Amino acid sequence: MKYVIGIDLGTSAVKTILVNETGDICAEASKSFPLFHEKAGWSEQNPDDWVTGTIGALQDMMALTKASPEDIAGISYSGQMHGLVLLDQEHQPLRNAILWNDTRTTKQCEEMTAALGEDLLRITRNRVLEGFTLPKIRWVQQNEPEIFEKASLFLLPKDYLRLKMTGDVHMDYSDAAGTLLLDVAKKEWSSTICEAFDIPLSFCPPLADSTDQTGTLLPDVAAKTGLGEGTPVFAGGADNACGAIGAGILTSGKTMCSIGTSGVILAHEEDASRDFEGKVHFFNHGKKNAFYTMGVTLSAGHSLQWFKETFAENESFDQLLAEVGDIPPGAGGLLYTPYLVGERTPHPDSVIRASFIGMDSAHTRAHFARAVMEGITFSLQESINLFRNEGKTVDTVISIGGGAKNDVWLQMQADIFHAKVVKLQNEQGPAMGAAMIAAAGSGLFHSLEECAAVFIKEGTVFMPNEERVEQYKSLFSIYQTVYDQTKSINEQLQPFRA
Ligand SMILES: Nc1ncnc2c1ncn2[C@@H]1O[C@H](COP(=O)(O)OP(=O)(O)O)[C@@H](O)[C@H]1O
Ligand SMILES: O=C(CO)[C@@H](O)[C@H](O)COP(=O)(O)O
Repeated sequence: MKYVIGIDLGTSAVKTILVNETGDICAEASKSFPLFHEKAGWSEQNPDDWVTGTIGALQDMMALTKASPEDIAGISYSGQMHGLVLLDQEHQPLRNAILWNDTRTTKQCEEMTAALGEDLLRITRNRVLEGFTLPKIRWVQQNEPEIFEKASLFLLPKDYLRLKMTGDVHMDYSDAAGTLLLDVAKKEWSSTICEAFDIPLSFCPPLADSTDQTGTLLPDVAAKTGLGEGTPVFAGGADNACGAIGAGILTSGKTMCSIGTSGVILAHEEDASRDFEGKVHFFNHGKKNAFYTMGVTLSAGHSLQWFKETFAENESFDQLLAEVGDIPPGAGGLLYTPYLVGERTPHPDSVIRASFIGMDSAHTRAHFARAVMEGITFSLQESINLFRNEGKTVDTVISIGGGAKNDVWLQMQADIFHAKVVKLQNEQGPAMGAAMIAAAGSGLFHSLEECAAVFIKEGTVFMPNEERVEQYKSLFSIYQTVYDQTKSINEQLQPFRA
């Protein structure tokens, strides 16, 4: 029996899975790492925490299996997108990584839009947003010039992890698309953008397709993890591209909903020239020469995580959510907007913050928990609305990520999205996508599609309940008014933030 390993470098943790050639998960392990929020809107991680965590998770996982290291055909990666890892000439990090959910770069985004605006949108197919990598590079250029002077290369999170495991420097197209430096349709670094922002082309790593082999496991990493020296390693992809592969979004038709730290609604796109005018993101897929489009809620799972940490620190998610299914749609008139760190789709706004509207003395903690889940799902419905308005059919949604562990939430998704929601037999979408990249890259399968036919196993299906669909339509219209009505209040509150 042959096996592959998928590594998903998430924001809250790294997850590793060992998958056999029939797509069964034979062992898994996970290690979490801290997030640093030194100032309001800042979000950083120590890149070496990712490496230590991954080696620890691989050690734990290999201790759980009798699979022999020689039978592991390949390893690949899925990674949190956009995070800036700045390296010196010896490939050592010069500072903490600045992550996708860090919103310190509003000034840089405004300057960049004024300087290149429509050209940037035409080349990168995306609007300039705080979360993307290029504004973070500009921020370091302007605010930490002594650090930038020493920088010779930038990488994204999973590419740094792969570098430390193989010694090889590469970035795959699906992750490179989220930097704002890639000409997405031409699949090359944009010299126009590099020149406009004083970035030498040598600062950008060599590019690869997700299924390309990019080195082998270094001897010391093999020794520490119990894996074989020389195990082939494949480039991998952005977590949302890998989530899409793991959910079988390899042709148009189905839509993916991912609730991890962020929340994503994603659809496949064959046509490189399809123009969404920057209203949703448009990126290269992990499947060769394909694309996907997606809307992003910055604080999806993060909202529920924050709520749990603040009000139910010592309880599990299952304990916290035990009673939410008993509360009817609308959480007794309580509405939540999930703007804890600002928002991306459909309101690109780093200043807006979250709200609970309609608190009543009859409300219990369970009403608040339900309101948080509904608010996150309403925010994702905004992206589904955008897709439907662009002519895309959204009738079947494959739901993945930590949020897909809760059946009440999956039924809520079916009712709010007014679509059939399908749960997979495991919710490890991005890690499974990474394992599938290793399986296709190593030749266990001829293509990702062939691998998907064997690896992807659908589980429970949640059908929309027409009565609740109607209730949620009314509630969603009310939800949509909250952004405009709280925008100016949040602008006035901004100076008081820590
Ligand atoms: N049992 C559960 N029920 C509902 N939601 C959950 C559960 N477990 C985790 N989650 C949600 O999933 C999120 C983590 O999802 P995950 O896909 O692991 O994130 P990431 O890839 O960003 O690290 C948590 O923040 C939480 O909101
Ligand atoms: O910024 C984005 C997508 O543009 C995020 O989706 C990150 O890629 C983080 O993903 P999770 O940790 O939530 O999986």
